[in-house]
Amino acid sequence: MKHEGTLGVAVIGTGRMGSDHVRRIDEVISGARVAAVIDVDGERAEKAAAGIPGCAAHTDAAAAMDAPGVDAVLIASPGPAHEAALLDALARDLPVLCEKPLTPDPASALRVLDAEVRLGHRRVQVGFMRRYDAEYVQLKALLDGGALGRTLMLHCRHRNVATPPGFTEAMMINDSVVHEIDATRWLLGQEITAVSVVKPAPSSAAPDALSDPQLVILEASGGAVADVEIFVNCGFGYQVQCEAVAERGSARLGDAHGLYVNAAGRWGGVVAQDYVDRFRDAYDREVQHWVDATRRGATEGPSAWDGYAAAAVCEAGVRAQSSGTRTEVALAARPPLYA
Ligand SMILES: NC(=O)c1ccc[n+]([C@@H]2O[C@H](COP(=O)([O-])OP(=O)(O)OC[C@H]3O[C@@H](n4cnc5c(N)ncnc54)[C@H](O)[C@@H]3O)[C@@H](O)[C@H]2O)c1
Ligand SMILES: O[C@H]1[C@H](O)[C@@H](O)[C@H](O)[C@@H](O)[C@H]1O
Repeated sequence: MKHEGTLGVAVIGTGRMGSDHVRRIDEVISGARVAAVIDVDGERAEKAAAGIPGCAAHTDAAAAMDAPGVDAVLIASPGPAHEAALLDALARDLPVLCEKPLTPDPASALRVLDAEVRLGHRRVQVGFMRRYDAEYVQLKALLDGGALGRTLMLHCRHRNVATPPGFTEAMMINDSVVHEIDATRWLLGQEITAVSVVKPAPSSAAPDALSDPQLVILEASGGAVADVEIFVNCGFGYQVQCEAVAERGSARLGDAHGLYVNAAGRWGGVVAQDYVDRFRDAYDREVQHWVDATRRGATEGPSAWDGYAAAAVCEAGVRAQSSGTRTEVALAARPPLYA
């Protein structure tokens, strides 16, 4: 049993990501324990709490935040439920790790930003876990180090095996490309100013309502351009790749598939099948970093501003996707809290 003195975390939403974070905090992370789980589906919450000593199951997030032993909140409910949970946590001055997206649209993201600005200090880290992936961290250090000169372009590929029922074209941007939007802003240290979307003839594996794949082009404030292939029914695996092209060289991540095997007259490796597999280490590092910073009284990592800026780019992206025209991003002024 994890002892008193560790960070008591309430996990909101115990679906795919939430239950994985519950397991992670219980088994992998040091300095934290799962103090409460919350799900609107009470049975799911009970199941997630079972076997974790001292963990209470709730169906109401605000009530759980007021329960003794809850020091911090991890939000893993669907995006449209994030705003209410974030505002409840900020009203209590509780530290939050919020799964992406911060919220699904810029207006609601701004309301969260305003609440944190009124509080006067950062409390929110957004779950853009790629910033904790070992290869992304190396790429960021290489580009920042300047040895390759100015970064000119990013070529990105984001492939999922298949979409769950109800996955819409807008979700290709809001749910999936949102990761490349954050990674592009972070790697380049620039805001994204305009988005265009090009749609090739759809794959025969694409569900009727989805023009899949698509090519999303992101223009950045310093003049760099990122192109993102988003292909959410590629069938063969979960792949995230990124090649940075700079003035004096290029660097590419996402090609490694673990062990390289020679057998039966063939060579090769394994393609991950989902994000839990591909980004397991990144999620571990992300949550450990959040716990460590929180226990020091700090809030670090991707901020509510990063969540808001990504939402603003997503909104432009969804408009570009339906209009077929290049769409400029409308971004509010950046508050000094996020300088
Ligand atoms: N970082 C990543 O790579 C990654 C991967 C997948 C999902 N996500 C994000 O994680 C979040 C959850 O996604 P998921 O795939 O686990 O979803 P999911 O549908 O598997 O689970 C969501 C759970 O939240 C519960 N829920 C719904 N509304 C709620 C509310 N108001 N309060 C409490 N519980 C509520 C549902 O009953 C369900 O159990 C989303 O924001 C999603 O975008 C991130
Ligand atoms: O919600 C998921 C998740 O964010 C994954 O990391 C991404 O690859 C998927 O496309 C998306 O649907």
